[in-house]
Amino acid sequence: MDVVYSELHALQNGAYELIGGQLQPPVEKPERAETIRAAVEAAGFGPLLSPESFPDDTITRVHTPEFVAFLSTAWDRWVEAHGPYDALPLNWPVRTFRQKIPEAIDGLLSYYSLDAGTPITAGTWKAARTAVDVALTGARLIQDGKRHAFALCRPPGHHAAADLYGGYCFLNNAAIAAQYLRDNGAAKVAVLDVDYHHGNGTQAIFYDRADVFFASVHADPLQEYPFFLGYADETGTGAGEGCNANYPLRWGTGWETGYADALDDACRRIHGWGAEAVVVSLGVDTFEQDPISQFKLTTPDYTRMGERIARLGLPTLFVMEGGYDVAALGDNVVNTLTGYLNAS
Ligand SMILES: NCCCNCCCCCS
Ligand SMILES: [Zn+2]
Repeated sequence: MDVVYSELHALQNGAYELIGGQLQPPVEKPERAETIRAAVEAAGFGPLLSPESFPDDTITRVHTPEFVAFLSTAWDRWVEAHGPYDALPLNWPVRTFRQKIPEAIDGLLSYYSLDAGTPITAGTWKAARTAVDVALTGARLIQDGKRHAFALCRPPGHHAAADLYGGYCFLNNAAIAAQYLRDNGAAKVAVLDVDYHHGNGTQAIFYDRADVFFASVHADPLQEYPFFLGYADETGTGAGEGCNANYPLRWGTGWETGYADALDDACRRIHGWGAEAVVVSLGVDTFEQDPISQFKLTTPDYTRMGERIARLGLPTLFVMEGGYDVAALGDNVVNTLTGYLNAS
């Protein structure tokens, strides 16, 4: 299986994250991708491919031009106003407010973000833009006939919507890759999101469309971030009705206590729908020791997860999303990919 990777991910390197009322080092840190890279290389994957460069219009197939213009200029405007510190919003256009776009950088951060945990720093744009090239290079491999590929993306993308960033995500790598496959020969593409957190951004991007099926197995939004999307009754809208499937699971869920059954049903739905390719938003923050999550998957469970995904029998692009227990991160990713290959 080819692995696409760029060292430029390390340009996304926030100073702090507010967790439990305390400023702590961000859990979404460069060490994550370095650990995964070392593990896949040690497991014999590779050689690691460097990303090709893709044009910006691959991004604006999913994100609005105004959002892309904001993201690519936010740091400079922030430094002008506040100096060289992490750019973070402090309020949002919630109930009673208008959705009118402000002029000031602080207002723009507020308008385009969904949380205060996703720092824009000096290297954020370059890192996020390169992660898109990593995902699209993987998509190009699938388009060229490869049965599988792994886009080792960082920063992640599945919380980012057409004009929204947050959840450590800026540009939706998986959605951009799915759209690229749609634009280059695949009529029906599925996105299977196995990250612990609901892929609110990916769902929103494709929610009214019948050509991309979105399925997500994740922590119940009644209990878990992002809280405000990811319920089972969200089945799509308009032409997209019936092309969205959410499997919210309660805190404490393990492989045998609900996770495997949900994944099975999601795969059954994807297969029945007639997907020609599948993009897997691979978050492994479902791990029992993940520092910010509450599921109970074990390292061997990821082998089972890979095997189950392989049984779809589809060209598969794995796109890295979350997973924050760095000690087990490499093994959990390698097990997923190895389980997939063993069952392919
Ligand atoms: N209690 C920790 C708050 C976590 N907030 C953001 C989580 C984003 C996950 C991306 S996969
Ligand atoms: Zn997550």
